[in-house]
Amino acid sequence: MTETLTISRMGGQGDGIADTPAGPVFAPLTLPGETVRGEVRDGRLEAAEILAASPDRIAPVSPHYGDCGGCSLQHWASGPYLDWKREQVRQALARERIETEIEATVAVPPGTRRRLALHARRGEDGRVVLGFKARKSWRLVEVTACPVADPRLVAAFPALARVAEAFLEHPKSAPTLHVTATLTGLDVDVTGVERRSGGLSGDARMRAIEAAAAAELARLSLAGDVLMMERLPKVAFGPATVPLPPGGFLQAVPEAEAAMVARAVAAVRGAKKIADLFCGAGTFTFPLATVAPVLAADGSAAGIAALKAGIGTGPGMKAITAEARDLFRRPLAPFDLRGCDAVVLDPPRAGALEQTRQLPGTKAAVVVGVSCNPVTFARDARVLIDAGFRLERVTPVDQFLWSAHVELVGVFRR
Ligand SMILES: C[S@@+](CC[C@H](N)C(=O)[O-])C[C@H]1O[C@@H](n2cnc3c(N)ncnc32)[C@H](O)[C@@H]1O
Repeated sequence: MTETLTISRMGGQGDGIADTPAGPVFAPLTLPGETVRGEVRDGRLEAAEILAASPDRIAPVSPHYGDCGGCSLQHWASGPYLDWKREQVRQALARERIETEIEATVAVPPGTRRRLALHARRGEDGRVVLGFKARKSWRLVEVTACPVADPRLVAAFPALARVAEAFLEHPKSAPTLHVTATLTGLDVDVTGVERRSGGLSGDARMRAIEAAAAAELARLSLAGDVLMMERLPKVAFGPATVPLPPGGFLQAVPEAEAAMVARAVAAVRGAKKIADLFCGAGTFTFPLATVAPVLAADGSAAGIAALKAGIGTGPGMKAITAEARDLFRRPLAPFDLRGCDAVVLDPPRAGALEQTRQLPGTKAAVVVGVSCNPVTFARDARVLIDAGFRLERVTPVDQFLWSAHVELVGVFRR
């Protein structure tokens, strides 16, 4: 049935919500205050016709807006959009009864995302198509422009489609190209390739390597196994230069990373020894080592190996020790963290409950929490606050422009 509704608020996933007597109706690509019309099915109003637009509605910049599942908030003016992200953080904290200063959201400009996951499929005409998933669908939207991405990635789309071709050999393969712009060129790790029937044929492997060379990729790997390396992909973390492990974690936007690192470094000034937990390949470790010696730990052995390879590659850093360790199952205990008066934590979306529970027993006077999930951050923050820490300040960071994601840095002291 066609209904006319008024959008009263934004949901946590970035959909407009109309509150109706029958319950909330989620309307993607709409904004608070708008009057919209369309067919409501299962509590959703897809492809709403906008009858009265919000004054905060702006023209979307992507030619794929509305079809591509990414960047679904690009029609929202920057001010209210960034305020909404801040409000997401405030609400997550409020659910844990936490009040603190929440700074304005740090904005990132378009054209800065250095990592993309591009899906490859063969189109009906046999052509290889690269793109992103459509909203709430497995359908692939062919992407020729991507305003959030680093232009070096966008310029490589045609050459990357030729690389993808070889990985479509098996009909069950659904390859994803994880592409990263590094200091030495593009690093591509491919996942989603059917491997049960022996993996890529020698012929397909050769085609992949040739296409990668023609695309002037720094490296091509298949689920972490290197197929071709012209140059070792490297990234700079503070004064250090670090070789990136194939498929390893890297903050998606250098500007967002810089904002988070700057806040962590400022918070630990004066520390005698710093623990960097969930350190990855050392994004925070090396900048922190300009302040004091660092003890770094992460579950990824490849991340720790990369970090160790970065030690000594730049000037002005104190000693760094690094350990590969599962911090969910074997969190570092107060004994392991002896001497550390500052701790930086940057866990995955699940948070770091077990590791956080160890911190009150340490001598840490400051804890910096970096998080890509305000809900688990708030849960873990409650543990620290109940143990006598004060959450001094939280800074939301808009690393994933025009998405509903929000990242943050929080500083606790006691
Ligand atoms: C959000 S990333 C942050 C990495 C790093 N701080 C950075 O900024 O590049 C989360 C990190 O948690 C690590 N991780 C995930 N599960 C883990 C576990 N159970 N134990 C230890 N580390 C884990 C991942 O390997 C990843 O490096």
